[in-house]
Amino acid sequence: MSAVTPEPGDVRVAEAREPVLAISGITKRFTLRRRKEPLTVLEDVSLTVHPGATAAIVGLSGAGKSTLLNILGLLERPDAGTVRMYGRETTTLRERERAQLRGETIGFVFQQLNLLQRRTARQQVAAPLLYAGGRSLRRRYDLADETLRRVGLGERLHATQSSLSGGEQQRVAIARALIRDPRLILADEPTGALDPVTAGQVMDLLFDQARADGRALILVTHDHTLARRADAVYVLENSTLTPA
Ligand SMILES: Nc1ncnc2c1ncn2[C@@H]1O[C@H](COP(=O)(O)OP(=O)(O)OP(=O)(O)O)[C@@H](O)[C@H]1O
Repeated sequence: MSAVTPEPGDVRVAEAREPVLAISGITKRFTLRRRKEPLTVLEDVSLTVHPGATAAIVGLSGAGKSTLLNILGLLERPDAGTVRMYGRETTTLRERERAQLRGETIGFVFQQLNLLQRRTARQQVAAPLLYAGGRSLRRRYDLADETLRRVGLGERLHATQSSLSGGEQQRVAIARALIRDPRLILADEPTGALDPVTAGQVMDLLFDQARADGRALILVTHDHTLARRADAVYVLENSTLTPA
C-alpha cells in the first residue's frame, strides 16, 4: 500500500514509485437476454504497467479486448477485482471521481473514433480542454493546432470531419487523445485505417509519448507486428490474459 493516498488531482505525487496502472483479479460478466448463464468475458485478469512501459494486448475478435480496455480506462467497472492507478484503488470511487481521474490521466484512442460531424479538426482536438478549464479559447486552439501539427495535420486545421480521409480522421482522434498530455494512453486498433507509412509515423508518436517522462501506453491490436513494438505482449484468450 502506498504511503501517500493521493486525491484525484494529485496522482503525480505517487508517480515515481507506483505502477501507472495495476489491475488484479478482474472478472467481467454480461447478462444476455437469450442465455440463462451470464457470458464471462474476463476471468481473474491481472496486468501491471510501470512508468515508461508499453504493453500490447492481442486476441481474436470477441475475445474481450475492448471490454478490458474500458475497465482499464475507468469507463466500465469490473464485477470483481481491483484497478489501481498510481496505487489508488479506483473501482470503489464515485463516478464523478472516476471521471475526473480519467480526464486528467488517460488519453483514449477508440476503435470507433467518436468524432463530431460538423466540427473542424481544430475544434475536435480542442474539445477535451474545455472540460479541463482555465484556458482561453485562443490558447485552447493554439494547443490544438500544435498537436495537429505533431500528427502531420498542420494543413488541415479547418477541415470538417466529412472532408477528412479515414486516415486523417484517425490522426485527429489521436491528436484529441494527446492534447491533455495524458500519462496513460489507451489505444484500440489506432492504426486500423492508416497506410503502413502513416501508421508507422502515428505509432512512433504514441510510443514516444508513452516512453517520455514515465508515461505508459496500452495498445489493443490484431496486428502482431505492431504488437511486437511494445515492451510486453499479452494474449487475451478464453477470458484470461497471458504473456505471449
Ligand atoms: N455491454 C455488453 N453487453 C453484452 N455483451 C457484451 C457487451 N459488451 C461486450 N459484450 C460481449 O463480450 C464479448 C467481448 O466483446 P469485446 O468487444 O470486448 O471483444 P473484442 O475482443 O474487443 O472484439 P473486437 O476485436 O471484435 O473488437 C463479445 O462476445 C461481446 O458480444
